[in-house]
Amino acid sequence: MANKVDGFNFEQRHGKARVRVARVWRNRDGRHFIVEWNVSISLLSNCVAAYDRDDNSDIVATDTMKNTVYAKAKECTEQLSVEDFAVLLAKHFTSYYQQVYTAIVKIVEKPWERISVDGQPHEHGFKLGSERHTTEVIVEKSGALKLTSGVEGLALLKTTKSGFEGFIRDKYTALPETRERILATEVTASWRYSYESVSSIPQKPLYFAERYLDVKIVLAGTFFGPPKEGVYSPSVQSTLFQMAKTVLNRFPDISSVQLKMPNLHFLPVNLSSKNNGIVKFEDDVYLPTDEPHGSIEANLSRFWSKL
Ligand SMILES: O=c1[nH]c(=O)c2[nH]c(=O)[nH]c2[nH]1
Repeated sequence: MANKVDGFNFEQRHGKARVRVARVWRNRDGRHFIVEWNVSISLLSNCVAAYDRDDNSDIVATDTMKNTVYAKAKECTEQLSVEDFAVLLAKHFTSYYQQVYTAIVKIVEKPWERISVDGQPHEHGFKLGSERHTTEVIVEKSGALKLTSGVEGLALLKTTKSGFEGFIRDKYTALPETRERILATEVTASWRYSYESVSSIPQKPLYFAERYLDVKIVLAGTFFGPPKEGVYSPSVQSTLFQMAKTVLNRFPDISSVQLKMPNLHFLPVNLSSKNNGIVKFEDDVYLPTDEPHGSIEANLSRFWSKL
């Protein structure tokens, strides 16, 4: 909401960034569960007087926001998804404080995974995985909701079934055409759910946690293709599009997908001295790089909601 202040348009928000919290749950059989979350809160509220009249009486202190993260984590006696926790927090801020009209909550979950020892899942032992589950939730006082989930740091690589041909060639072009190369990327994905009010989201416990795992499987499955034969990728662009399309076709409650897929080049190694070849490239020795890298991103959304 823009305000007129001293003859200017004025917009403001305040919040607490990077509040770290971990929550452990124990079940009756002695099995432990843990989540570690990094929570950022931003509140849109009527507190302009703090800016232009030195009057803090409408301010929710950011320290209070931080404490609320711990208090709400304590109140969650059953394990819940990172999305449900973000919605719960955002709902709290918009309903508890008359001044707050919109709450934006972003959370990144650290990938603690149960460890297996001697082939058996450990009751209370975890190791850190790689990619991270993210969410962003926007809740209005009315109960209107925008719910986005995502994954970041999902590193994928295949050693064949990738090429790049037919691109523009001009006096600046040195890249040879190829039908044989390594394709490597680190996917950042985010997808928007079509639930548009806090009262319409699925009540099934861990619904969004399962969805996250399913979306990751679809993304990776489309990138790689079937285990034996794989699938040919004519470009990062084409593979990205197939991945986004498969997510929308598979999950009716997802209305849009954004994918960022840097092209992490593996350069052929050809080395020779003046009078002898040292390494002749035969699709075997590469120089891996991440700088510079291609940057390819796109957003795919439905015209109409499927729900
Ligand atoms: O899949 C690719 N897409 C590009 O746009 C591109 N550009 C480039 O140099 N190599 C590649 N590979």
